[in-house]
Amino acid sequence: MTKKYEEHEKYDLIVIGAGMAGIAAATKCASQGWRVAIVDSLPYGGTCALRGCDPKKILRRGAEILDAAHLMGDKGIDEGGLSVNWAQLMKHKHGFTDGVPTSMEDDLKAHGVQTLHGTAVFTGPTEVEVSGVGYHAPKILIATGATPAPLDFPGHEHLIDSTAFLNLESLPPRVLFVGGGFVSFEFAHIAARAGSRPIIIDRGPRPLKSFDPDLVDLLIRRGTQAGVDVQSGTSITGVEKVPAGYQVHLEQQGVAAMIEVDLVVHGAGRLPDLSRLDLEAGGVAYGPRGIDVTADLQSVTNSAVYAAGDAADTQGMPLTPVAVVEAKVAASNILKSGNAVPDYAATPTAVFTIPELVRVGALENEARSRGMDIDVRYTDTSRWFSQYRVGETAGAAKILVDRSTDLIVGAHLFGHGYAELVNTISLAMKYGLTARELRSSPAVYPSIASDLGSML
Ligand SMILES: Cc1cc2nc3c(=O)[nH]c(=O)nc-3n(C[C@H](O)[C@H](O)[C@H](O)COP(=O)(O)OP(=O)(O)OC[C@H]3O[C@@H](n4cnc5c(N)ncnc54)[C@H](O)[C@@H]3O)c2cc1C
Ligand SMILES: NC(=O)c1ccc[n+]([C@@H]2O[C@H](COP(=O)([O-])OP(=O)(O)OC[C@H]3O[C@@H](n4cnc5c(N)ncnc54)[C@H](O)[C@@H]3O)[C@@H](O)[C@H]2O)c1
Repeated sequence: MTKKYEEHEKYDLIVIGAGMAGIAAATKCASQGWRVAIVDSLPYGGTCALRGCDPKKILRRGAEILDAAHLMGDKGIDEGGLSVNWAQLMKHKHGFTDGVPTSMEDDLKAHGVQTLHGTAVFTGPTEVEVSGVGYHAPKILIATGATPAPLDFPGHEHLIDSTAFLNLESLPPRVLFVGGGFVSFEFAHIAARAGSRPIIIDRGPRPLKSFDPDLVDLLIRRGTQAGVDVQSGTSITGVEKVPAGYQVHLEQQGVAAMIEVDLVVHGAGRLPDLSRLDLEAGGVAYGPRGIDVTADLQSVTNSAVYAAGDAADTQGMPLTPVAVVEAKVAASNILKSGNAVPDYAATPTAVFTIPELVRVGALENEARSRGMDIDVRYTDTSRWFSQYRVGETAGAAKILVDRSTDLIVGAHLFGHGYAELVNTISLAMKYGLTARELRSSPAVYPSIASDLGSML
């Protein structure tokens, strides 16, 4: 430290990024009596609460109601006249998101955390600058999250990103999503129920690559019935603005095509948000997957620096529960100079389409390639009571059980309510309950949880 810092510029820990990871770590260290400052260039709350999980799921609620009424259309429910009022649904979303920055910042202050606003830039290994003011701390946590991956086809600047989609004042009739991942599927399923005709373009042979392919096929079929068109193996060669909207130029197996739409949305992946940090000045190594960290989340080149969440190159997926687990482990290691490592086992994940697609643990091909002798318990649940009751016609479960131990090594579900059910399976996997034990555990009947025994 060559520069002389004022008292209010010196902290025990500076956290960069006030999303789920940054807030969890800052709160934990401050509650142990550390002098902590946290900084964000945007209002506090991060992607999940303001621009991701929560606003998305509020919009999905409107879409779910439309879908639910449609499924019961010939079963005593008159769906005539029912529609999504996008502007009011958006207002409902704002009713939640608008209060988040203040409540999160107030909570941090109540824990004694100094809250700063602006872009943090490293000026040395233990120094950062925010809005022209220099700060020093012997420990710095990078929790800057992720940002949409840059795209290189001509006209990519016409695309809107997920944040802009979640703030649309009105939903146009023709929407094209670039990329067949979480964002595109979830948004397209909302858009279809809200009266739009969404198209998902994915360049790979299969969309949603990290999910069970048999269940992805069922989801695509169910989505088609709801008006979601998925085109795989298709590359975008350019996007052109025209008076009536946008012309999206495509190439499918060497054949050129063009689709005209009103809106083109980026759902083609996200990358760690590191570009504004000047990591070279901090001596912090990084790559395309994020900050290079050891298993205990410490920078491999600067021992003062830790990273957690979407910004860190770890085995964990870019998901909120992973960001929080990593942040707590990083905070504990920072506090105690410890070497704890995050436990990623049995982290469940869901694509919140209607109905949802969920996964925990290994895919079938992963388990087989590890040489495991697995019993694949596949069940078509589309005619089960829980799906019949709501008029649903699609649903399936694939649970992989290790024959030698009777432990569940992976579970893949597609159907209404299964994003809740998977949490029970995750718990069983984490704490070593066998399939037999889980099957014999009573559940409220009738409930989604009571499906589990039969799935096993
Ligand atoms: C549309 C969408 C829907 C999603 N839905 C789900 C879901 O349903 N479930 C789920 O588990 N996950 C979901 N995710 C993923 C989840 O939101 C992220 O994994 C999680 O929010 C990551 O948290 P984080 O704290 O690492 O980063 P973030 O929450 O992104 O926070 C990082 C913060 O750092 C700030 N920042 C960046 N650079 C700087 C800098 N130089 N100086 C100051 N501040 C900086 C940013 O402004 C940001 O606020 C979704 C993501 C998206 C985009
Ligand atoms: N429910 C959830 O938990 C949730 C929801 C949204 C996002 N997320 C997180 O955010 C991350 C990013 O989500 P995402 O949906 O943006 O990305 P993704 O990584 O899930 O999917 C991106 C897809 O876009 C395709 N693609 C990339 N470039 C393309 C191009 N030029 N043309 C056509 N296809 C292209 C890829 O092949 C891939 O299938 C996810 O990995 C996930 O961890 C989670």
